[in-house]
Amino acid sequence: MVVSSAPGKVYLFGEHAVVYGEPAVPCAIERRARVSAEARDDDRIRVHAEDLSLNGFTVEYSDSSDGAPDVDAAESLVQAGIGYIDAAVEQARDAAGEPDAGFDITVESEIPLGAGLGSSAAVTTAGIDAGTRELGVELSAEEIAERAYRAELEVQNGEASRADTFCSATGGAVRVEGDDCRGIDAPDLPFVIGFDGGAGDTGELVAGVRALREEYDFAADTVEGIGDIVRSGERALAAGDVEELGDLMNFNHGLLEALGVSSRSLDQMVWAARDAGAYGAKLTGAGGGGCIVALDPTESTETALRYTPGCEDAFRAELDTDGVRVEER
Ligand SMILES: Nc1ncnc2c1ncn2[C@@H]1O[C@H](COP(=O)(O)OP(=O)(O)OP(=O)(O)O)[C@@H](O)[C@H]1O
Ligand SMILES: C[C@@](O)(CCO)CC(=O)[O-]
Ligand SMILES: [Mg+2]
Repeated sequence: MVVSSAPGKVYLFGEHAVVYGEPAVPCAIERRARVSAEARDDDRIRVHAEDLSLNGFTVEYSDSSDGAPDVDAAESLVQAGIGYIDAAVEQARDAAGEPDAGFDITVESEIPLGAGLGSSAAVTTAGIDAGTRELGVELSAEEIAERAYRAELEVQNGEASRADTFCSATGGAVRVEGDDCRGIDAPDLPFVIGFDGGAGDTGELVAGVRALREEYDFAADTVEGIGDIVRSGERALAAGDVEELGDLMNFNHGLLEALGVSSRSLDQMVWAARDAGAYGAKLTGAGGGGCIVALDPTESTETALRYTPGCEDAFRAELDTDGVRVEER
């Protein structure tokens, strides 16, 4: 059996626009998904994921024609739940040249699902690492990033950037622009996260932005404007200018809001953070609900968020310089 883990992430800048070739800067955070993979004697896949519903469920299925999932839940719910793990297993089988390899998989995660902290990329990345190692194949972080990207692309109906998966595979702060992915130097940033307890559907939100962009030139300009913010943000990051980073995060949130991917609770948390004296605050990830990220070296933002209606949890997040890694074998 092999257990691998991979980190979640926050977006300092650039989500959504990165899907259309603008640059983005996600940063890995010290919250991880752990996936264990144990090879089976048959070709079946058994997934145990405690976090997938209120009480967790176990599902058993195989790829053969009679392989309908043996689970007491709606088919669409099962597909939404196991889509990323399923795609990760496919990638691991492909990398090892063992298309019929069966696995017992267990997923445990500190990353809330669908909340903008990259749970899907972390689970996919860790799943590919554990699955391939269990089959005796060792991939580099870059190879895992590439395969995890293909897996996300498939599950998100052809709409994904390389940002989340590259960041989760390599750790640290990264810059992604189209196919160009690289690690960048970043100062220790005082990230504070607010979580509204909810989630957004990445695929749907990305499709919404695409529709706006196709309908209105000014929406396309808004997407390009986010790219300009990212380029300014890179300079502020290199200069270690946290105040300017905060101003640019505020601007970035405004443009994401204009593109329709914020929500009342995300806006409430963003304003609570700003009122508490944060350098800046924005939603992170696909939006629709989930998390905001603020920059504040003091306790003020975390405390204010705890008293903000609509905020369910607030916590500090440290940059994680480690990407995907083996935990046990
Ligand atoms: N602990 C987990 N166990 C099993 N599957 C998980 C787990 N965490 C995430 N997933 C998979 O990832 C999906 C959520 O991915 P989604 O892209 O919608 O959100 P996210 O990655 O958390 O946020 P974002 O992409 O905005 O950063 C879940 O529906 C599930 O398929
Ligand atoms: C919304 C998006 O930009 C980030 C989701 O975490 C989608 C993607 O990059 O694949
Ligand atoms: Mg995701």
